[in-house]
Amino acid sequence: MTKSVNLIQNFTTKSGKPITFGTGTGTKWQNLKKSRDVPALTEELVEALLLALKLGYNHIDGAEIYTTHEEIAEAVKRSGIAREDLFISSKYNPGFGEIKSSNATEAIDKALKELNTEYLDLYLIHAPFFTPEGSNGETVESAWQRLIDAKKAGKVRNIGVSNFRVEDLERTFKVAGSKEFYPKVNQIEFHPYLQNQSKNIVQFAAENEILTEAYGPLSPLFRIKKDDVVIEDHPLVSYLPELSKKYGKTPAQILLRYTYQKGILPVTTSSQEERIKQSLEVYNFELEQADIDEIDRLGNLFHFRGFFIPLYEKPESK
Ligand SMILES: NC(=O)C1=CN([C@@H]2O[C@H](COP(=O)(O)OP(=O)(O)OC[C@H]3O[C@@H](n4cnc5c(N)ncnc54)[C@H](OP(=O)(O)O)[C@@H]3O)[C@@H](O)[C@H]2O)C=CC1
Ligand SMILES: O=C1Nc2ccccc2C1=O
Repeated sequence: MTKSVNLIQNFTTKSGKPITFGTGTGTKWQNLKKSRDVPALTEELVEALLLALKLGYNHIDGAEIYTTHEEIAEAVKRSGIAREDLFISSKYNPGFGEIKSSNATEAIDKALKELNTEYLDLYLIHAPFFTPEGSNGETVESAWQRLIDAKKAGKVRNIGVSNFRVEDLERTFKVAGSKEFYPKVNQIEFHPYLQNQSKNIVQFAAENEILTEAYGPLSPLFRIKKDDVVIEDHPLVSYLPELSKKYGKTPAQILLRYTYQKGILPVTTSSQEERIKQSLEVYNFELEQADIDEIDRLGNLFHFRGFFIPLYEKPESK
């Protein structure tokens, strides 16, 4: 397998178990919490997380903006799984939407409290889009220094970023000084219709031993819209079912395996038991390289971006 698959294997729980794909809490936040005013515990999310943990997920993706730390803590408690057998990740909000903390140190301390844990397994800067109004004077540089300090203090086992472009990563490298304190992860939107969220980002990350995590990996199955209108006909519509038949796997499993074989770790979400189970049953088969190449080729015939559209759809970011 490729060099970058080994990067996935570098990540373990504190007890040394390999990490599974991530189960996200952002999708639920968007669908449930965001539409409500009450910041109370969302039982539906606790149940979905508990199900994912029971079915074998050990890696949970949270974020300050999702306001889902309490639900994660509750699901972990109810699961009875030892903390050191889990891999819990969260993110600092650099200033989009409502600001929750005045800086990343405060955000990490708050996350630890809300998650009822002494350490986080992974902590990310959610995006490089700091603004003077939104970010309380913080910058990529100051936030990255705060993450390094949190790692040195033992509050966080691994540090990384999300939605970063090459030039943003280079800014963290300057602060880090040595490779030891480079980001270990860049979580980006990734699927066949967006094989590089920004120019050359996937290859650059691999060259610098930064694990790329994919959010939205299943987008081609359900998310393809233009101006809010669902597009029924796009290049993978008939090819994914074809591969599904060939390998005896669902189209979602084909997409997750495609991502994984590229050395990219999927962060996915489902509230349906069968789908959660299936999303974990992707280690026992391998896509032929020719099929991966064909997904790449068909994917490149169509462009779709589901997140941060205005910030990336500038000619120089493509
Ligand atoms: N860093 C960032 O800026 C961002 C991070 N994220 C993180 O990534 C996580 C995952 O992102 P998301 O885009 O939801 O990931 P996916 O691409 O995995 O999409 C998940 C959605 O797909 C549906 N789904 C799951 N299985 C199938 C299937 N077999 N067939 C068809 N549809 C299916 C689910 O619905 P159902 O429940 O009905 O199965 C769910 O709504 C988020 O929760 C969040 O934690 C997301 C966006 C931005
Ligand atoms: O999960 C997420 N959904 C989002 C929508 C807009 C911006 C960020 C996010 C997430 O991180």
